[in-house]
Amino acid sequence: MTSILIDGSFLEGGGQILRNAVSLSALLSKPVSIRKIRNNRTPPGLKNQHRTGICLELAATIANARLTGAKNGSCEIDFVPGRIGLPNCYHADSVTAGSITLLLQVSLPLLLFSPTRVPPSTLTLLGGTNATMAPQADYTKHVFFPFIQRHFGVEKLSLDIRKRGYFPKGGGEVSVTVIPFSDGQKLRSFSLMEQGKIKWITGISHYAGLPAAVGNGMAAGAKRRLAAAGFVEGKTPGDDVSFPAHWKARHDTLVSIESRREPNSLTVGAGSGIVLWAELEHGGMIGGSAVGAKGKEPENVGEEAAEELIRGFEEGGCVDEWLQDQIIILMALAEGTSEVRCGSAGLSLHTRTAIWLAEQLTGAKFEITHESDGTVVVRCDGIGYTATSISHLENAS
Ligand SMILES: Nc1ncnc2c1ncn2[C@@H]1O[C@H](COP(=O)(O)OP(=O)(O)OP(=O)(O)O)[C@@H](O)[C@H]1O
Repeated sequence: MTSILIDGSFLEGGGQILRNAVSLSALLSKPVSIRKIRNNRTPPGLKNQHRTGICLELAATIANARLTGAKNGSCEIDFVPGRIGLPNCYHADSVTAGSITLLLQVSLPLLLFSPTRVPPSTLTLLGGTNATMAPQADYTKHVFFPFIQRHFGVEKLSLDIRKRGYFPKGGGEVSVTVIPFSDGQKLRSFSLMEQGKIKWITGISHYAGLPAAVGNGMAAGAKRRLAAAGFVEGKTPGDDVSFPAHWKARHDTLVSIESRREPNSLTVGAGSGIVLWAELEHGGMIGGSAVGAKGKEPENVGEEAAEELIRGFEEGGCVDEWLQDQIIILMALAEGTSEVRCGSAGLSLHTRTAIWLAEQLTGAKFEITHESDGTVVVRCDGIGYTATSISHLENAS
């Protein structure tokens, strides 16, 4: 079968193109040749995090694929998928503090469509659990997983952070359990157009090898910023709080943020971070997060996370800027028309890249509508992928 040529430098031009291309290639049994990988980055080509981080090898293992070119610095890879294997125990190590959740992005869609349902697949991933420029593991667990369970009908999915791994040492460990779809089952489409009120805001302020003041400081900074926007810890704003009247209706929200110290025995290096998430009235989810760093005041780290969450909400969307790009691949695979309202900041470059790639590989059609209130609606006619679609195709040919 001829390979589909993918320009790895298009639009966002980063690791995300590789992850999505390899996932879709494996699911659809379409070989891909990716060229100009990370062409606009310095240095260009695969870096260690990408070689294992994008988990080309893991995807190749799960999909019994032939993978060539996956070396550090390489600007070209070829991926010729075989059949996705039976549920199994898989293992991958990003070697550095490279993000574990990016390892998961490429493999999760494959494991969801393993050919049998029992036993579940388990994935043990080593590396960074709370890195910058990637979902913190808590975000994947508390925002991405619940979202795809609720809206795409993914049933059993769990993520256990066994050890936290912070930059630069890494050493974190996450275990993910996936029960694949049963034979012929498809991802559901969904409609998420109304933002509604925030039902609650929850968060984890996590730290290891640092004083308790760090965890408490991040939580305090986040609560302070949230309170200034009308989200008050443990109670609803009453008459004593002078918010505009329409805010009272919108902001009757409980805030609860836990400060959690990781035991020394479970962490390799010191580090900290905070992840907040809000569940919206009609099933939307908005997250906000930040990672601690030397010289950064913990309170400011907490405020940064709260700021991101508030901004995400105020922009009027039902998903934050990160969920936006992470759900595109699933919208393309789902059966029927999915639609989701995104915030007034518009679609991120990652989202537009994911759409471009999904259209090329799956044939799903996306439509972007700019609404008069500034929000942007993404609609997709998904292909209704099933694990059996491919074997039917193969049998027919
Ligand atoms: N703060 C955040 N919270 C949740 N998700 C995030 C956050 N920051 C980034 N992400 C997600 O992480 C992914 C990052 O993809 P990207 O291709 O930029 O990573 P990469 O493989 O490290 O790429 P690069 O080649 O640019 O180094 C995206 O899916 C994005 O939604």
